[in-house]
Amino acid sequence: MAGKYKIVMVRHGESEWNQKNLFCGWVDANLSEAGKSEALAAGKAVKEAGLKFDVAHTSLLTRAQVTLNSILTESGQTGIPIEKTWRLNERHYGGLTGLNKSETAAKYGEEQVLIWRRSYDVPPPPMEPAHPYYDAIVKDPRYAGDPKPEEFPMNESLKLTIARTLPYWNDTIIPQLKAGKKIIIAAHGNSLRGIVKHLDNLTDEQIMGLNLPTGIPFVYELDENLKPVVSMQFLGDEETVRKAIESVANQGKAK
Ligand SMILES: O=C(O)[C@H](O)COP(=O)(O)O
Repeated sequence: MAGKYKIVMVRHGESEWNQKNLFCGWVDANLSEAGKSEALAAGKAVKEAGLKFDVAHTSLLTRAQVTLNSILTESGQTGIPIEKTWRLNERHYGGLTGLNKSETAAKYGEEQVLIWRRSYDVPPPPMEPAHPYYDAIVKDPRYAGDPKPEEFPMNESLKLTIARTLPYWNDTIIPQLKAGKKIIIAAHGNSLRGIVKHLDNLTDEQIMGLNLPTGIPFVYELDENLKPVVSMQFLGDEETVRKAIESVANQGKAK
């Protein structure tokens, strides 16, 4: 049964920091060459699926915006409005930002890294002012005025990420869906995990098992009560999606 509302979501293509297996969060990494190819393939998949949009939403981070632009260009719909918000940014990885995930697993154990990456309410250690990326993030002009100083994250659990993403989902995206707008969201692994947890009503334990692949769009169809009738339908073959998800999960393994 088709849903009343359809929405497309996509995690950005592989970033240069994904490629180096570094905790990235709010650092504004670019797409790697592989990530650029993923973004083009995502656009082709959107075009082949005949998916058209009235409006797009993305984060303030380059990797998501470039992915979105590729998708809209490849699918011949560059003229639609694009709304950008920090509320769709990746989870802030705090003091882990810049560390290699495998090396961190070797140092603190894979279980601890899994908790930091995938648990619901355990945040990474905070980013302190002496952190090499503190000023680049906190003083970035794109954040001038929003988030408010008291909202500006120094580290985020998934719970904290959801707490700043859901208001945007409920107050901006849902009203547009209800007004009949066809929407695409290009964002990040954890801001999207938060939306998925909300939509599919996943438990704190279930969400630990969810990894989202880079650059493969997925579709939700919602009924009139915004309950999914189609959940996370990827625009890609099952084996490709499985392998992509597995590689994200494996980033947290000690080499
Ligand atoms: O911010 C990052 O490091 C990645 O984009 C997401 O990281 P994760 O898959 O380790 O949560």
